[in-house]
Order: sequence, then structure tokens, then C-alpha cells
Amino acid sequence: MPLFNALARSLDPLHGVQAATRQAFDHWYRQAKIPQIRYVAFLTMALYLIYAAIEQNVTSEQVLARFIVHGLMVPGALLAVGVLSFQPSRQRTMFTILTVAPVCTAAANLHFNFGTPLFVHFAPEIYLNLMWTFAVSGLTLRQALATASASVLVILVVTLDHSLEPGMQRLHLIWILASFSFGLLSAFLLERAHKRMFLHQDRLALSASLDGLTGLWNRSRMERFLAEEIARANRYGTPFSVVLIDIDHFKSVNDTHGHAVGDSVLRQFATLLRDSVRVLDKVGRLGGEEFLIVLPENDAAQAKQAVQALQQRINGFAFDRVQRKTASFGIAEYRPGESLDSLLERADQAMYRAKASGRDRIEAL
Ligand SMILES: Nc1nc2c(ncn2[C@@H]2O[C@H](COP(=O)(O)OP(=O)(O)OP(=O)(O)O)[C@@H](O)[C@H]2O)c(=O)[nH]1
Repeated sequence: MPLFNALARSLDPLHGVQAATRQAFDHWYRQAKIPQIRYVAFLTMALYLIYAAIEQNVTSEQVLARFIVHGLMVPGALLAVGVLSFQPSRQRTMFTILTVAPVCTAAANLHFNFGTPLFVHFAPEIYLNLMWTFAVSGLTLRQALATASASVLVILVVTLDHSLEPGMQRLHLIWILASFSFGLLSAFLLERAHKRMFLHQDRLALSASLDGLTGLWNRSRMERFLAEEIARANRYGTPFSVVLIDIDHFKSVNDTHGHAVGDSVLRQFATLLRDSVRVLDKVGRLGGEEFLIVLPENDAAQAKQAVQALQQRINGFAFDRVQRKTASFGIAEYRPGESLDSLLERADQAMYRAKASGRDRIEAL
């Protein structure tokens, strides 16, 4: 099983990661591809216009139909892709055109040229089309694979009859195999590199949000959570509360048992907090022996109930070496319109009131 997982991860670096991370990658990757799609669409459109002009001098067969397809329809579709790439709400249409167009272009080529002596000269468009789909177009690997497979199916259905002599037939097949496999490999390697880069960035962003000692959220991440909660409360009128927690007489832990034991108490305290709250609550360490919990959708009374349960758990816990330790709690329910600083200031005042009243107490402001 570990071997299977390692293999799966080397093929797909996102194998086994959370669904939310995969979704975030998909969203980011599609957006990152938009400029490529735009520039490639405009360049390919220009090249098709030149191709259509040259084609008129090369053959006198189906001149009008060729011009309509290569001088109007294909450039028109590519122009539409380029223009739609500027409109985020129309991206689904843009991707649909981009996935269907290469198949239609391959079919048009076969329609005009297969079975005529000119096929030898026009066949490169088919092979280039496969490479373009995978490596140039800007489609994701999955989209490109679906499009190129459909193109190959059309090509094989049309060309696997006996109108090509055996030697030519084999050459034709090896060109299809080469362009498909080179294209597939380059698209796969590119997408894998992007996935690895995304994961790396994601981990960096996460570690920049965590407190190094306890693994809880750090102060700046907690302030961002608070800003989001404030925006939600102002918009929907839902209540929420914050709890500031300070371990009592923590200095004596360091003084009596040393800094390492102090660190261990902080880590155990952090685990207690994390294990005692709901999944949607956010727990962070502001610094030193001071912690903050954000309780979404809880008013002060509900927050007090939650904090009482937490206080009981802390008071009943045996910390390594130190045994019993208490904490002081300051609760503040958000008041509509107030600032983040003012909310934290009230929680701080409540916590200091708890300290001043003898510690191991809960106060609300
Ligand atoms: N071990 C350890 N100690 C820390 C850390 N950060 C801060 N401290 C210590 O925490 C202690 C905080 O002490 P004080 O602010 O005086 O408060 P206290 O002793 O907890 O007393 P009250 O808060 O008034 O109950 C100081 O001795 C700091 O050195 C840390 O990361 N690890």
C-alpha cells in the first residue's frame, strides 16, 4: 500500500490530499492558463489566415469550402476563444469551443484531403493539431486528453481503410503515435510540475499562518479570521464571540521547572484548547501564554457555557511535572459596527478583570 501511494503520488502529486486543496488547485490552474489560451488563440488565428491564403494557391479542389473553413470558421472560433478569455463568466463556453475545435479541424482536413494525392502535403496539420492540443492550447491535461483522443478516433476511423498503401499507412500511424505521445508526455509533465509548485506554495502559506511552538494559528492568521467573521456578522447579523485566555502564574512554571517544561505546558494547553472546541471554532496563540478562541454564531451566554466546560477540563488536567494549572478567561461578544481592535480590547479588559478578581475566573464585557 505505501508503495502504491508513492507511485500514485509520483503520477499525481495531489493524490490523497484534501478535496478542498484539489478544488483550489483546479480553480487556480484554470485561471493561470487563461493568458496562454488567449495568446495562443490569437497566434493560431493569424497563422490559419495565412494558411488559408496559401491553400488557395496550392489546390483548385473545393476552394470555396476550404476558404470558409480555414479562412472564416477556424479563425472565427479562435477569435471567439480569445475574446471570451477576457470574460470570466463565459469561460465555460470558451473551454467548450477549445475542446471541440481541434476535433472539427482534424475532421475537415480529412474531408478535404484524404484519398487525394494532396493528403501527403496536408497531413502535417493533423499531427501538429494533436501536439497543439496537448502542449500549446492551454487546455488542462484531462481536457486535452479527451480532445486529442476524440481527434485520434476520428482520424483512425477515416484513415484505417485501404486507400493508403501499406508503407504510407505505417508512416501515418507512427506520426500519429509520435505526436500523441510527445504531446501527452509534455502536458503530463507540465501539469505535474504545476501541482508540485502549488502544493509547495500551499504548505508555505500554511506554515506562515501557524504558531511554531503549539501548531495553533498565529496572531496574524487569527486577525484575518476575525476580520472575516466581522464582515460576516455585519452582513448577515449573526452573533459571534471571542475568548482571550491567559495561563495563571505561568512565570513560576519557567522559574521552578525550566523553560523546556514551560514549553511543554504550553503545547499541552494548546492541545486541550483545540480538543475542547467545535470544528468551526478557531483557536490561536497570540504570544507568550496568551491564547484566543473565536466562536462563530455564539453570543456571550453561549460562549460562557463553552468556556465553563473548557475551564473544567483545564482544571482537571494533569500537566507534565506541573500537575494542576489554571487560566483566566475574558469573553467579548461582537457589537455590530465595532472594530477588530475594540473587540480584542474588550476581551483583554475582561481577562484582566478575571486576573484582578483572583484568577481561575471567567469574565465577560
Ligand atoms: N516556556 C516559555 N515561556 C514563555 C514563552 N513565552 C512567554 N513565556 C513566559 O511566560 C511568562 C509570562 O509571565 P507573566 O506575564 O509575568 O504572567 P504570569 O506569570 O503568567 O502571571 P499572570 O498572568 O499574572 O497570572 C514569562 O516568564 C515569559 O518568559 C514561551 O514560548 N515558552
